[in-house]
Amino acid sequence: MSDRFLSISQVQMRFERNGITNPVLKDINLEVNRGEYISLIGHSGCGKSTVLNIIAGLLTASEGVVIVDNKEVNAPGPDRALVFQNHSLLPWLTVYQNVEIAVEKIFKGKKSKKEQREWILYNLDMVNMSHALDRLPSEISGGMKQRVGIARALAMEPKVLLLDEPFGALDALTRAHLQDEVMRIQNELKNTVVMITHDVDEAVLLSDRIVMMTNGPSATIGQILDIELARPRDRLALADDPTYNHYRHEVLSFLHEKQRKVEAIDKHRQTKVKTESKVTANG
Ligand SMILES: Nc1ncnc2c1ncn2[C@@H]1O[C@H](COP(=O)(O)OP(=O)(O)OP(=O)(O)O)[C@@H](O)[C@H]1O
Repeated sequence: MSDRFLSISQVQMRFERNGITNPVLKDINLEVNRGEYISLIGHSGCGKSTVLNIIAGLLTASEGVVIVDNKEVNAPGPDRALVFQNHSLLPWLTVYQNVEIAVEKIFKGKKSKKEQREWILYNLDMVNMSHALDRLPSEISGGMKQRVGIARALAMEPKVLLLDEPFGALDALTRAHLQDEVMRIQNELKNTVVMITHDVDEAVLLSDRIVMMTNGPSATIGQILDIELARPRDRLALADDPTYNHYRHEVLSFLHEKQRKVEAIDKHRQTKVKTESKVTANG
């Protein structure tokens, strides 16, 4: 039985600047079940972060509603934790303290000091950071910082985990390690996740569904692909799996067909403008 947990209904987003309206999103409708892992993929600038920021409550949609666990979203809240590409740790606090600051805020009066400490350690252990509790962000690598950011988000026990290109700034090996860790944690905790990515392999490997967005302006959901690969998933075994490669191909062809269309339209426009300006210059 489906268990709709996050619902995005008829969301439109327009930005106004200097009297000019930029229609970014149109008719975004999406139902996410509890425990589902959703990836949002689409060309740069189509509006993926805008969708995520609306779910986070950092932006208010021009029209439409977002509902999380039967409550309408109209402000940021700890039930929706956001992890960005560029880890946002406080540089003057240690690894432990960076998680502690979130845990104290959320569990004040609900967990004892001892329970809070155990919870912080549990979450840092989950991302394999127990060995670096007393280090400052400047003393650890980019991948480690991202792990701490993920631990901090998980420690908040959010209803929805929002990941904005969480592995985008990492080298390929670190990215693969962290993806595997996130898959392991997801298998264990069954979080509801919405993740933005530009990486087709990452989307197929991690997701239950891939939501593909059309190009903007007025971007919308063009196609949704169900990824029916058994879990736990093994990246090496999947590399030769025909079903995996079929999904990969589906996403790539969606992105490339759209891209080709845009290039063709752009070329047509450029040629038209050039011809028109020639006519004007000559005439
Ligand atoms: N606060 C804002 N004010 C005005 N325009 C904005 C604002 N935020 C985003 N935009 C515009 O909305 C459009 C979509 O931006 P958004 O960052 O959501 O795209 P994206 O798909 O996440 O891009 P990328 O993949 O490059 O990160 C862009 O044209 C951007 O300039």
